[in-house]
Amino acid sequence: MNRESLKDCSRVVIKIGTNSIMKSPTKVDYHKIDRLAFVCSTLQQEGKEVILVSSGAVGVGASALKMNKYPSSIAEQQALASVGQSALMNLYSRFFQHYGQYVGQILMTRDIIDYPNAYHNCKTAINSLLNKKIIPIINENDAVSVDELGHCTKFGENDTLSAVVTELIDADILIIMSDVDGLYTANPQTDDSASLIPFVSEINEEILSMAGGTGSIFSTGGMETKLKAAEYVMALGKSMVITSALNPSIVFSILGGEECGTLFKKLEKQHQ
Ligand SMILES: Nc1ncnc2c1ncn2[C@@H]1O[C@H](COP(=O)(O)OP(=O)(O)O)[C@@H](O)[C@H]1O
Ligand SMILES: N[C@@H](CCC(=O)OP(=O)(O)O)C(=O)O
Repeated sequence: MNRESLKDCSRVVIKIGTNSIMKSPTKVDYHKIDRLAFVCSTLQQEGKEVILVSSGAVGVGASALKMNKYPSSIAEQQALASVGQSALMNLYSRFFQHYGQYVGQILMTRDIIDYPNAYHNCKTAINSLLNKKIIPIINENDAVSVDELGHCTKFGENDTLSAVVTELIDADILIIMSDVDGLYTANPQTDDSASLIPFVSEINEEILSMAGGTGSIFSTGGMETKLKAAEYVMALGKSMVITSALNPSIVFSILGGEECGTLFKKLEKQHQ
């Protein structure tokens, strides 16, 4: 599948998962965060608009509080995420400043989708940052987003949140960076015979059946939520790529039209 059109993407949402922010359940991957800050700053300074959706609040919180398993109570989870989000943003601010780039924090709850004023306000906040050449760093507001009866405030994972953000600000592409090279025919962590799929033009039952569980105790998405995110953005006529976060510079190759990871893009009518 020719990827030349990806060179024209000017507004880019990049989502990075917990497994990529953390080296282990208790160790933050500082080098990865630094590389990501370099890549996003370089793209922004080259004239693209970059929005970063970053998981890791719970993982970084667990590291800060020296916990190696996810607490069971909601109150504990909220405290963990609150400490972790603050520590995560502190890390991002410092690493981005190395590259002369300011960042802003946007914490979202799912109910912004249900309230047009909240949806519009969130959109204007993000666009206001972009107009000032500031990179928005977005996460779910885990400390307060707890689902109550009749009031859905929780996204629960950032794959869906990043797809909603892609629509919210009419981005051209969503790049989901994970601890795998892309979508495989089965979970590569449990099936050595699984092979990478370079291009998907439709999310169907066969594709969905390839998704297994998550890759870490603090992740909440997994491949299934990534495929649902792909379905969401493809329906909007946009592109999505799942790629490895091992070397964040891969984003330059993706936006240069090179075949990296798995590209999800609906085929144009004439090509069908
Ligand atoms: N078909 C598949 N292809 C690739 N990865 C898969 C597949 N099925 C399940 N997985 C799992 O999904 C994980 C990535 O999702 P997740 O654990 O939520 O990571 P992240 O923190 O990046 O969101 C991989 O580590 C892998 O174990
Ligand atoms: N808001 C949560 C997001 C959890 C989440 O979606 O994790 P992942 O599946 O690793 O992207 C956090 O920051 O821990």
